[in-house]
Amino acid sequence: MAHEARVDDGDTLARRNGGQQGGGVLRLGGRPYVKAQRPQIAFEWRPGYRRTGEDGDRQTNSLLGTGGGWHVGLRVSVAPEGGAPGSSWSIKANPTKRGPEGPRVAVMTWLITGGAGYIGAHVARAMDEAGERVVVLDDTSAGVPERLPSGIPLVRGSIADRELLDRTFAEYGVRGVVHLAAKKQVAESVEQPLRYYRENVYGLTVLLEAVAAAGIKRFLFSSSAAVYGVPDVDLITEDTPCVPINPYGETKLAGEWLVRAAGRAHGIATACLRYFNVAGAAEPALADIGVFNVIPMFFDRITRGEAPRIFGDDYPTPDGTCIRDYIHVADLAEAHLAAARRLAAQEGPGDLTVNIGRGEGVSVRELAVLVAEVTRSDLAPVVEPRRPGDSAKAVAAAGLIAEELGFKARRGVREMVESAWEGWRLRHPGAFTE
Ligand SMILES: O=c1ccn([C@@H]2O[C@H](COP(=O)(O)OP(=O)(O)O[C@H]3O[C@H](CO)[C@H](O)[C@H](O)[C@H]3O)[C@@H](O)[C@H]2O)c(=O)[nH]1
Repeated sequence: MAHEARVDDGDTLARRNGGQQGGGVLRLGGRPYVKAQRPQIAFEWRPGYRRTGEDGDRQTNSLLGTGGGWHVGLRVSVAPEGGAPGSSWSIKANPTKRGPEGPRVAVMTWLITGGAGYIGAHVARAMDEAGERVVVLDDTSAGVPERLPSGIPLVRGSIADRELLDRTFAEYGVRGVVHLAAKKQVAESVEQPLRYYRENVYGLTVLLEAVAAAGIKRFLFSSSAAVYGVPDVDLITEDTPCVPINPYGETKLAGEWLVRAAGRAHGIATACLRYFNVAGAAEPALADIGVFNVIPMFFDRITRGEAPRIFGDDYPTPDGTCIRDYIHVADLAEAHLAAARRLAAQEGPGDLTVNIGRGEGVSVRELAVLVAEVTRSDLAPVVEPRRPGDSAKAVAAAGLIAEELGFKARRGVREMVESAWEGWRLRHPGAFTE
């Protein structure tokens, strides 16, 4: 891989910088660093590359403690011969094993757009842990760089920046794209439809143009159950008609059309994954920081000492509250890995569109009981009027994904609530209700 250099003295680097917690990744380029440290490192650039900026030895750098270990940062810019400067590099330094790792030969590199976001970071981590080589593109408008596991390069920028895409594809040797970068709040999409169309649809066209031009043949698209709208069916299959009821869902459906059409025209193997209600965290530091979905909204109320709200209990469901299909984000990430591997193994083009859910419904009231148990809250929920646009029931038929990808979610709703609560407490240290 042209963007990887060899660390000659990784042990020294790690020891000097307290890297005993593991990780020990030297990240070059573009990050703000605050604390002066000066590790002595020797590195060799691969043939065909040149340094365009300061050498690491002369730069200020620091340690950034993250949940996954230590990041050691240097500010260095590099470029392929004849190419534009300013790329982000990552160099592996193994703090526990001595001896140079040497440049690794990757079978395939995946670009994960939006990989610093809540779901994206879980996907990046799952793919990285499974041995896939990944690089993240994220504009960090909602993404948090510290969520990324050690050693995953982060390119900061927009999917609508064609020049950046071309450069990133070339520098990292990208052979497949997992596209998660998008706006995703339903209410906001109603207020700002043009922004949603620009980011989710226009941004995607630019990305697909760059993908086609670079000859990339694998593309995985993050879609949503929002494409279905509010179908009156017991289980939503992939054949249930798509009638989105808000601009967010419209942009996801238009995105699927774009992806499939581009796939057919340019011989790209594509997959569209329609997520149902994503919740939980693989570890507390990776938890969702937004308060836009029911579980964090319940936590928020409880933390303030207010009763959680149930939006409507007069729906045609057994307890009158809405039923949803919640899936643990770590399971969702595994589904991405399975889909990416399926695309990688696939000979030639072809598209796959699948629901990602557990196929089991949980009512809002059942969820409220679980949240009360996990948070040890005795605040009884209050029932408020229905929220416009909510369907009584949205549960995935989960058969196709099992059949196509051999995927089945393993984690239950209690695990989702517990792990989400751990993440919530990390950022709200006062949120103990015991
Ligand atoms: O304080 C709250 C918050 C939510 N709810 C209810 O909880 C259920 C789940 O609500 P969420 O907002 O968590 O999720 P939605 O099912 O409305 O939407 C989610 O799933 C959609 C797919 O259909 C989209 O992907 C969307 O982005 C994503 O937020 C709904 O019945 C909602 O009315 C409450 O009763 N009280």
